[in-house]
Amino acid sequence: MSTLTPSILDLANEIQLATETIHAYLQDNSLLPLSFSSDAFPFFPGTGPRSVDPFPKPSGSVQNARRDLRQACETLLQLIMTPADHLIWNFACAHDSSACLQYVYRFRIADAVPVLGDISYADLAKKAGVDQGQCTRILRMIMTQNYFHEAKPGHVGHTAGSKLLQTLKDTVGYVIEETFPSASSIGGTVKRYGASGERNETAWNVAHGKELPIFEYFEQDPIRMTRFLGHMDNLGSNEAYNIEYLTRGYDWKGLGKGTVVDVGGSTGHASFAIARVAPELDFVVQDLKNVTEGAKKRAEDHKNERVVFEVHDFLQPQTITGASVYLLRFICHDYSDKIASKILGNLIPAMASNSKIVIMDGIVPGPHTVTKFEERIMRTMDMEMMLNFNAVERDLESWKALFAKVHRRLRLLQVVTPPGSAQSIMELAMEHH
Ligand SMILES: C[S@@+](CC[C@H](N)C(=O)[O-])C[C@H]1O[C@@H](n2cnc3c(N)ncnc32)[C@H](O)[C@@H]1O
Repeated sequence: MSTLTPSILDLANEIQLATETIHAYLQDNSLLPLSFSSDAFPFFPGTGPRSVDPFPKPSGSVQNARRDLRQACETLLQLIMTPADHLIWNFACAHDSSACLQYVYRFRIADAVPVLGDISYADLAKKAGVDQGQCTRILRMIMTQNYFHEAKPGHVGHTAGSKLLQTLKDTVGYVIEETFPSASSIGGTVKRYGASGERNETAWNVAHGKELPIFEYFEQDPIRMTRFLGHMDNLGSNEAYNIEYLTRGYDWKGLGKGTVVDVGGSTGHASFAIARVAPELDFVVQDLKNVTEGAKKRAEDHKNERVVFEVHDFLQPQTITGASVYLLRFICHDYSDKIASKILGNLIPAMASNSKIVIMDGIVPGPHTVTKFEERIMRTMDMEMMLNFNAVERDLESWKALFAKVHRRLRLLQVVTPPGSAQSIMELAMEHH
């Protein structure tokens, strides 16, 4: 049970103990200190994407210390700020950071700052084609959160965080150019449409003045679609949404020979990752036409003959029958129950007696079962779903209610939530008499 009056001394002690655990872990493993420096590793050692993280995975106790430390620091900070200051400066004015981020993204400021060394505000403004005074003010604002730093008076250099604005450009761009306008339209959208579950009555539709649902619109706008695909790839490298939770959290190898249909599989990054751990499986990645064409081009770099791409609209009946698994990662959460049940229902006639549906999506935890910090990651995703898709992150009861709507013989066989993962794996099959 959470208390509304935590002891600041208890919090400080918790912070001290957890910090010692993390410090000992870094020292014992001869790891560099955590740092904002531009050459610092931007992930906690051992938790970044495999391709860039050579460090051993931290133990459960180190990860628990990190989790508790984040929560305790946040709670202590908020108490010390007082409700009055926190409301005004942190909560009500959160959009100011988003405004700065939009400026930095749109005018490619992170690209114009050298990776090594620094640049004067005057040269930076010239290079980016922006006003020097405005650029300086905006950068000085986000420097208060350790994005960029003033290396010497009047000169800007990167920090580890601002360098990520380049590597995670698609994620920043998607959030700041698609969702940030949607967020500011929620009031008007609800006035106009109420709590609509329709795909084209979202805050995104209102903010961007579009008639089509977001994915159908992206099909016609290759630049915005490519950015979205890049965002999904990036998310697979994020600590809470790492694709490894999918490859390790389900016995893919145990399926032996068979086909996995990756429904709405985008660039196929989930299929490629599973293919590495399950050598006997073949994969068909299905998506909309232009996404599929883009995905095929991207896949040329890491060709794998066992992964093929196919155009398929998941709002239509599934055409591949008898697959071992129909995988839906990050799909059902994009839709209201009315549409998600149609997508799942389209799979049922294609399933053989041993076919499974594997859904990987968030399951919103019950109150007080995880830290507020962890819960907020899922609720941030829930807001994203509400604003751009009129969709929802479900708790377990809501998932069960959705499955019951799809077919009376559809059974949830198991739910696995790998430690650290913001998503769970749900395995379903049809019960046969
Ligand atoms: C949130 S992304 C998830 C992608 C991927 N499964 C993953 O885990 O990264 C949703 C995907 O569904 C695709 N999609 C949207 N509407 C679709 C439809 N009607 N038929 C097939 N795919 C669709 C989108 O193009 C996008 O690639």
